[in-house]
Amino acid sequence: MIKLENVTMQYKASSRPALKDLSFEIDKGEFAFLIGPSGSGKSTFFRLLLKEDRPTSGDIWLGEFHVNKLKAREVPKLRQSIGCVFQDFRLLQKKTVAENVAFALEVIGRPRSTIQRVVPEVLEYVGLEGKHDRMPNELSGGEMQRVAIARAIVNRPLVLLADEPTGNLDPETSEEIVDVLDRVNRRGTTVIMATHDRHIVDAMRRRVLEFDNGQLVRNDQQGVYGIG
Ligand SMILES: Nc1ncnc2c1ncn2[C@@H]1O[C@H](COP(=O)(O)OP(=O)(O)OP(=O)(O)O)[C@@H](O)[C@H]1O
Repeated sequence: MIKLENVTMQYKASSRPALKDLSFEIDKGEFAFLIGPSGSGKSTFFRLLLKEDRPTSGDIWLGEFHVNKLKAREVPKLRQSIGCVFQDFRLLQKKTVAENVAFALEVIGRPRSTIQRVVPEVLEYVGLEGKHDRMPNELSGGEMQRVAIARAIVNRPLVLLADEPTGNLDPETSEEIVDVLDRVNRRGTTVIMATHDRHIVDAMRRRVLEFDNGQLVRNDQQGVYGIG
C-alpha cells in the first residue's frame, strides 16, 4: 500500500538530510505508529507522501500512485486518497461542525444530496451527534479533534495520516481519540500516527516505526514505545 525505496530527502536550507536512504512498507489496513525525537523526519515523511515536497532520491508508492513520478495534474487525486489530522485541529472557525465537514466534500465537487446524506452519518460515527450546529469555539479539544477526523475520513480515503493528533489533549481524551482512529482503521483505512505518547503506543501494540536522525532504527510488528 505504502512503499519507500531508498528515499533520501535533503532540504536545500539544511546541511544534513532529513531522511536518509529510507526503505520500508506499510500494508493496506495497518495501523502504524511513527515515533522518534523532534526533528527525526516524521513530518517530512508525511510531506513526501502528500507530494508537498519531492525526495532528493528514491521512490515512493501509495496505492496505485508512484508518488515521486506523479504528474502535477494527478496530484489532487493522490491527495483525495489521503486524509490528514493535526495536533492543532485546523478547523474553519467561522463554520459550524457540520459545515466544516461539508466543506471537505464541496471543494471536491460532491453533489449537495450526497453531502446532506453523508455529513450526519460521519458525525455520528465519530461521536458528535447533537453537535452539528456548534461553532469550533464552543467545543472541547477532544470534540474539535473528532470534527477534524470526521472531515478527514468523510471522503473515505485509503490512508489517514495523523500528526500528533493527541498532542494537545489530556490522557483520557487522548484515549478516546485513539479509539476513534482505531475504529476508522478497523473499517479498512490504513492509519499512520506520529506520536510522542508512549502510553498510547504501549496500549495499542501495533506496528511501530522508529525514526532517528532521518533513519529507520526500528520496525516492530506489535511494538512498544521502548526506552527512547
Ligand atoms: N522546509 C525545511 N527546510 C529545511 N530543513 C527542514 C525543513 N523542514 C524540516 N527540516 C529539517 O528536517 C529535519 C526533520 O524534520 P521533521 O519536521 O521531518 O521532523 P519531525 O520528526 O517531524 O519532528 P517533530 O517531532 O518535532 O514534528 C529537521 O532537521 C528539520 O530541521
